[in-house]
Amino acid sequence: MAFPLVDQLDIVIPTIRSGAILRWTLAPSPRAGAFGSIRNLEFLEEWRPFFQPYHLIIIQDGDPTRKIDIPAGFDYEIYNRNDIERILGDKAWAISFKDSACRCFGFMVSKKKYIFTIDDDCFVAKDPQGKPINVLEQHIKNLLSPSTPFFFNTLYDPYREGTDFVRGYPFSLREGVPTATSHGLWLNIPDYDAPTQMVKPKERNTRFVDSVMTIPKGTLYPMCGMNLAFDRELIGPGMYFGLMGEGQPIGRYDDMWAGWCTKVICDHMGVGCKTGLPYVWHSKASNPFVNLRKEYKGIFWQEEIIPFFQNLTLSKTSTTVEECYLELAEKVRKGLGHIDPYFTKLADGMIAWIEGWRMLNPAKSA
Ligand SMILES: O=c1ccn([C@@H]2O[C@H](COP(=O)(O)OP(=O)(O)O[C@H]3O[C@@H](CO)[C@H](O)[C@H]3O)[C@@H](O)[C@H]2O)c(=O)[nH]1
Ligand SMILES: [Mn+2]
Repeated sequence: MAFPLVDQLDIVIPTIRSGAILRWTLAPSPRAGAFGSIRNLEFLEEWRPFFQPYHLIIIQDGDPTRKIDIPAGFDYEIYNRNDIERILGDKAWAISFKDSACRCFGFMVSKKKYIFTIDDDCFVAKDPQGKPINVLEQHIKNLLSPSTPFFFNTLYDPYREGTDFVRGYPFSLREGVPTATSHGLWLNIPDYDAPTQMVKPKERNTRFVDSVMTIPKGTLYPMCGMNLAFDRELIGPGMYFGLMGEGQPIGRYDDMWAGWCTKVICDHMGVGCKTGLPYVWHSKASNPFVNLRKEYKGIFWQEEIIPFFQNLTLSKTSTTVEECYLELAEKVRKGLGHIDPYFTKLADGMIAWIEGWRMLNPAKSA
């Protein structure tokens, strides 16, 4: 088996699981046992054939004194809250605590060109032929092949074997543009919001769609952090997962915030975002009632946030992702601050994030 980009890609895993946690799940999954018990990072055993040669960056959320068991044979670095405070000092407050948003610290501290991030309750899915899906192989294919954000190809990814641009597709656009993000999907438990989870507790995603698409320029999308890869050099400084979790009025909008910010920046920079293959098997439904408490403000705030991003234009003088992000932070302060003081704090968090990024990535930033 090939391990493409093995020296250029880090795998970032946020985890708050420790020991065997008996988690109430809507339906026991083969991998999580009868009561959904998932031991911490035991999921790596299933990924070992695909992940072992790659370097892992584990972000240990919650109690920093907890011991995390990491299966033998993996090359990793692990950061807990004390490490984040020690490394970022007066900027550490911008990294969320008690929310999967903490994963973005791994993006900042990595030294590699590519990142793949996965949740610790996602396992190897199988394609309709029963073949285990190598998510890294597909994400890397997505990232290394161009995107087509300026004109939609109705036969999906034109760069895949056995397909092409269809009649009427402008030849001047067929070279495509570099791909910044690759957004994978999930079989079994879909990434639904709490109201949908509550209305459809038993719904499982069994539909495997063999397709990768570029999300058109000017179109936002709900980016999920569960199975996501991106090019750090093209969009890394935009991948801040916001202020979520403990002490914040909102949770479970970490990846959504990063998705909206990165999409407007990718559109401005002329690079692409893809969604579709690969699939993971998402094994655990988080508690919909807990999720509702985390999400509810986001559910009505986003009715104002989305038009804000849809109508946003970044200035021509913003020519790097960092400059775009700092301009975006000020637009957030002015354009969303009226909704809740949270957005003023979030704008400050966006600035602290870039300061932290520059501190840990001096050469690139210069
Ligand atoms: O406080 C926390 C909670 C969780 N984690 C780690 O983050 C991922 C996702 O957690 P989980 O699988 O429990 O939650 P889901 O509802 O399935 O996650 C989806 O919702 C998004 C919420 O932001 C998330 O990105 C989606 O995947 C696991 O690895 C947990 O261990 C954490 O670190 N801290
Ligand atoms: Mn999950």
